[in-house]
Amino acid sequence: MTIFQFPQDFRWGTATASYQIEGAAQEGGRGVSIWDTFARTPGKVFNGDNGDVACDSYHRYEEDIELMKKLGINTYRFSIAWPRIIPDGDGEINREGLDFYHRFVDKLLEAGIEPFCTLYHWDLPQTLEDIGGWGNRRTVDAFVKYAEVIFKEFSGKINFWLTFNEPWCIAFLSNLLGIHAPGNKDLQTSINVAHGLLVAHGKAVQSFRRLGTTGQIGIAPNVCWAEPYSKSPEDQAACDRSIALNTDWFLDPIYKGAYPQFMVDWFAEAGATVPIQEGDMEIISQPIDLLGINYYTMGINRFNPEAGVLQSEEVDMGLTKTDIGWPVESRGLYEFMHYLQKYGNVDVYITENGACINDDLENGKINDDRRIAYYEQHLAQIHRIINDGINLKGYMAWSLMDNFEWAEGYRMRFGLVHVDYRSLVRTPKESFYWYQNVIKNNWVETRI
Ligand SMILES: N=NNCCOCCOc1ccc(-c2cn(C[C@@H]3NC[C@@H](O)[C@H]3O)nn2)cc1
Repeated sequence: MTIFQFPQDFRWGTATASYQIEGAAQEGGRGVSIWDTFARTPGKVFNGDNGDVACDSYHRYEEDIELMKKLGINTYRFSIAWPRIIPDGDGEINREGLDFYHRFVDKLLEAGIEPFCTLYHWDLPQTLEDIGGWGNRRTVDAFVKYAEVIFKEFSGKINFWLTFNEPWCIAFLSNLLGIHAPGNKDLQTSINVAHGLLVAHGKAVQSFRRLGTTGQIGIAPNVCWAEPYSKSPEDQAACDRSIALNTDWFLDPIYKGAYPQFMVDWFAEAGATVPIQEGDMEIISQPIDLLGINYYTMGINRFNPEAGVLQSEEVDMGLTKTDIGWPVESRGLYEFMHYLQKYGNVDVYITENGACINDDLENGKINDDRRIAYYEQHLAQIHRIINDGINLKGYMAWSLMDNFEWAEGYRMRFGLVHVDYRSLVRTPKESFYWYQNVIKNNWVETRI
């Protein structure tokens, strides 16, 4: 056994998102989001599941905060639903929505838990998608207006901010692959969305500074770490493209003020260009204070001209997989964090990491040993990363509780707490108690 001690000021937390846990979709003045529309489109979400009720956290947030206190976390990542704040996306402010989040944040602070707020976790007001979504500059300006409302309301209460969760998912999973809302399948559209959200990010950061909002602000890309199946240059290049589309496509504009040229050229070959307007790159590259990194898995990739726009396919190497089919390989997190150093030793928080393990209740317990093993391996890598001098400041497990896993509906369970979706009863899993002990001790005991 090996014991890894974490720094005294290391932040331990969990993460969720509004559409995935809140429910109350037609309550509190909330407007319609693209996920309400997408989930009601036949065939888009497993079993026709939707977020109408979810975990009912809109009504049960005090119970959720009691679970957080029991777990012992000092940081809780959540997202604000834009459709609760400005229901038609760009019009009147809904006071009832603001009041809900004030009650929630006040309860978190009362519990001694630091709110870590994501402004956009995929629930775009449908009215803005109707005018072209992130590809329309009116959506960009509407986002800035929404962000400014939140900054003014919560400055002093919230001190950790993220503009966007997983920009690759917002742009490419949702507008090129069509797997998430709104379900477009067009390369130019996805590049327009990526650029629009980057401009919105930069403008929101400018507003954050101009308003003197308290705290630090950043963005949370999801990682696609890939290593080549062979030593061939084609396989290495296929990996470079996969990694770059999740990371460099967003972080180069933010940290360097320009897109990665090799990817711009790659997309030009496919007939797509980035709709850059005068001044955009200066706006996008506003200095930020932190990065959130969401890591789940890594791939072994090879060149395949038939494998989508990147011509990069993942090879099944027979590794243990979670129940959503993702290989368990914590090494990718270590490799990626060193890759990230090309942007400087920036402050990083792991804002999502976790395993889809669908164990169910047995005699009132959930013995999710595979989830414990996943966390053990990944926290050991976290310790290695910190030991290498990388500024990794905190860790948020995805997720506090089972919730609506997008196109997978409720069949895929990532929670430390089990949710019975009929009764909404929450039951801490064995992994909850394991993580509780890690947090209490501020060290992890691993078998590696
Ligand atoms: N890369 N190319 N893929 C080629 C084909 O992919 C098909 C499927 O793709 C994906 C890729 C990534 C995801 C995903 C899900 N989560 C978990 C959520 N994170 C934010 C939070 O809300 C969690 O629920 N993170 N990532 C889903 C599907």
